[in-house]
Amino acid sequence: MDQPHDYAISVHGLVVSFGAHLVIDNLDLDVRQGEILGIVGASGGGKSVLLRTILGLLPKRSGSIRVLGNDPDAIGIEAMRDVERRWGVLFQQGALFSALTVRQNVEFPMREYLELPDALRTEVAETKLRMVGLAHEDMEKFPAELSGGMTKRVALARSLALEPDIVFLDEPTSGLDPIAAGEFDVLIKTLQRTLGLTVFMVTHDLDSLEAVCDRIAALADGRIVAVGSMTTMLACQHPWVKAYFGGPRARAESKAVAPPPQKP
Ligand SMILES: Nc1ncnc2c1ncn2[C@@H]1O[C@H](COP(=O)(O)OP(=O)(O)OP(=O)(O)O)[C@@H](O)[C@H]1O
Repeated sequence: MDQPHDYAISVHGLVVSFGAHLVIDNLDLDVRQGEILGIVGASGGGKSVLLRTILGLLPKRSGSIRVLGNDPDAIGIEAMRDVERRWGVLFQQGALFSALTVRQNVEFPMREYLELPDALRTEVAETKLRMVGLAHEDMEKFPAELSGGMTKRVALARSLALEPDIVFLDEPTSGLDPIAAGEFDVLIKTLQRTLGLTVFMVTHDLDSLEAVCDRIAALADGRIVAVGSMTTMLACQHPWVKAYFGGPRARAESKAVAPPPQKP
């Protein structure tokens, strides 16, 4: 059985609303240290709101959130800054600074949180960019000059800039073609294993869920209605989970990967 200290993130009884619009309704979720947890849910169902609330970017109405054993409500602003240094975020659109080069984008969090000599900061940024597969000649480009896949890689490098314990990924493969998405999945898995990261990944991508995630959590009706392996999802009787994992796209995917029938 999991112990509380095994969790990188613990969310209990979380309620988030915008005026009368209740988006998260008494949600419980524990993310284990060192796992890749995929969050799925309907469009507009509250996945990004959940992620942003955990990050402290949106206020909660009630409930508790602990990140790396810390309760943001209980510790001061300074202590919270130390916790923030231990996570990295890849936002849905990459959210790179358009006026900064690729290298400067990765250096940005280091400038904000670390006091490093310029040459060392540049070296660390270039190392992170090489880790995600960026070529040296791309490091002085501006975000507008990058492809979608490159933008995601740079955003991933920036999320790793402070050598975090947790990485939050909001739809990391959206907008990528299946080959680029597959390569990005492999990159996430490799980095997670190499760096021992906990990954909280919001995704619609069934391939990513299958290929990358240790566990999946399904968000419906403002709550987590199922958590576990793909097998758990396929056995879940919640109507949304059934429709999502048993729908035509999911069935087409499972046929595509199924071995050919044996000849009698
Ligand atoms: N800042 C905000 N102010 C008011 N409403 C918001 C705000 N942010 C999100 N919402 C609402 O909360 C709901 C959940 O949005 P959210 O972006 O979390 O959905 P999602 O599950 O991430 O969707 P998608 O898969 O389409 O990205 C939506 O109805 C959205 O309009």
